[in-house]
Amino acid sequence: MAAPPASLSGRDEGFVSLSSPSPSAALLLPASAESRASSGTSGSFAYLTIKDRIPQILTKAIDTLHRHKNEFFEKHGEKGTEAEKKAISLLSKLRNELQTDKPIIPFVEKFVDTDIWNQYLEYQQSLLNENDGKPRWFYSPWLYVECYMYRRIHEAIIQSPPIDDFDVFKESKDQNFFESRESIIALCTHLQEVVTAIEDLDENQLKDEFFRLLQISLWGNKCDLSLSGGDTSSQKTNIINSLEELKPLILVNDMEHLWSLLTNCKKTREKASITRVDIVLDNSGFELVTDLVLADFLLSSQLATEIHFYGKTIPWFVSDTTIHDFNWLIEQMKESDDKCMSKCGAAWETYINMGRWVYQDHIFWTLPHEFCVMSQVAPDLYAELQKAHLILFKGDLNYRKLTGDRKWEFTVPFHQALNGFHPAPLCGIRTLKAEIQVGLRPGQAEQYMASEPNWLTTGKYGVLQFDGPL
Ligand SMILES: O=P(O)(O)OC[C@H]1O[C@](O)(CO)[C@@H](O)[C@@H]1O
Ligand SMILES: [Mn+2]
Repeated sequence: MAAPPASLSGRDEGFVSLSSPSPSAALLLPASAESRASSGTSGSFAYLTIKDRIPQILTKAIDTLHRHKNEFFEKHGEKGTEAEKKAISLLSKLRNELQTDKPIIPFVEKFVDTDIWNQYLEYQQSLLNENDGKPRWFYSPWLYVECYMYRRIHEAIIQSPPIDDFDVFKESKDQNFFESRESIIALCTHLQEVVTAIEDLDENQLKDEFFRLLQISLWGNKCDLSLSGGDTSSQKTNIINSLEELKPLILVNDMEHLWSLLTNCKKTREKASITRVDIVLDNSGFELVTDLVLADFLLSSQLATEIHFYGKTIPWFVSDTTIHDFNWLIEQMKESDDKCMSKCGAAWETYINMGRWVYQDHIFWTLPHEFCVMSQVAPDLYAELQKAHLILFKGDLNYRKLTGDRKWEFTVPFHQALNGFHPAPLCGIRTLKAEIQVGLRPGQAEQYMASEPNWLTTGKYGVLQFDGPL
């Protein structure tokens, strides 16, 4: 693997801004297409995603629409049935385009990000103009093609009123939550015990607890529904009992840095001032519970005084959290017949009502752009993140966007791979599900490569990787 040339840093290049989209603005990317993971590299994980996983996800989405036929009819009459047919035909067309490697086409339906998406597609086109080629599904940077696919699913739905608010992935997300019930109960019971005894915990016990909940949030990321092609992927066992066994699988473990940062904030903070932790959420279902449990602990232990969560504006990568998933999950917790679950649900609702937990979304999270262009494409979001004392980026896709999904050397420092994206101290918390990893020790990658050829993509390994002043 070769590191991309340093001169391709995005900092001094022009980008279209979300706040002033203009088709004539210079739309440049920070890295050449060659330096990124490409869907055309036969046998690569990217190639297999486009060839196998994505058609499978599309087929499931079509099937879901079909199964809701009666519901659409009951709600909207004939119009509902017609809309279901339209959405299915648009998704079938999309699957056909992909499987026959047709050119990537622009979006037609007006939505808040349509212009910026189309400008981005034009830019991708312009990269290929020398050869008079058109960007196609199998010969493009993987990150953008995959994001494009989810945005096209959304387009098919919004083109099919009155079912234009239907989330084709909702059922699977909810199922993931229900199937993880035992594990969620164990986690909530644990949290309630900790919170009740929190005043009596000494510094070391607090630290152990913080580390435990960070690791639970890390392994919660195994439960995404995109790696499995939309198939169920829930947490069936009590994760707390497995942490010691899983510890050697954390390839980069910067938990100590997070602890020093937050304890330092706690000690030095003035009475009325705040410590804000932002969590860029990933998957709903079990993973979201692990993130909320961590967030609860951060407040209860006073390591933080305010938590901001970021979710997705549209259904994304099958299991990603939208505001509906976030509210639905808290409601389910609150209404649960398990005492500890309902206690958690009630506490979390109170945090929201008090403004100690804030949920925010922004269209930038469902654009194809890597994070190093955020300050130019979405300066308002960048400014918001700058207010945090620490930002936790959950999941594999966020890690790919943090590092630009480029073919970095495994030993390149995380700071360098962030390519100028330093809104605040941050931590990538992901299980490895894409052929990218930075910040490893010399020889570390080689060691895994020799014994496990798929070590980068199965979700078996994880990182808690920090960047910020120490
Ligand atoms: O939910 P996560 O952790 O972002 O993972 C999503 C999945 O999507 C991908 O980013 C692309 O398919 C994979 O690498 C990963 O399996
Ligand atoms: Mn996800």
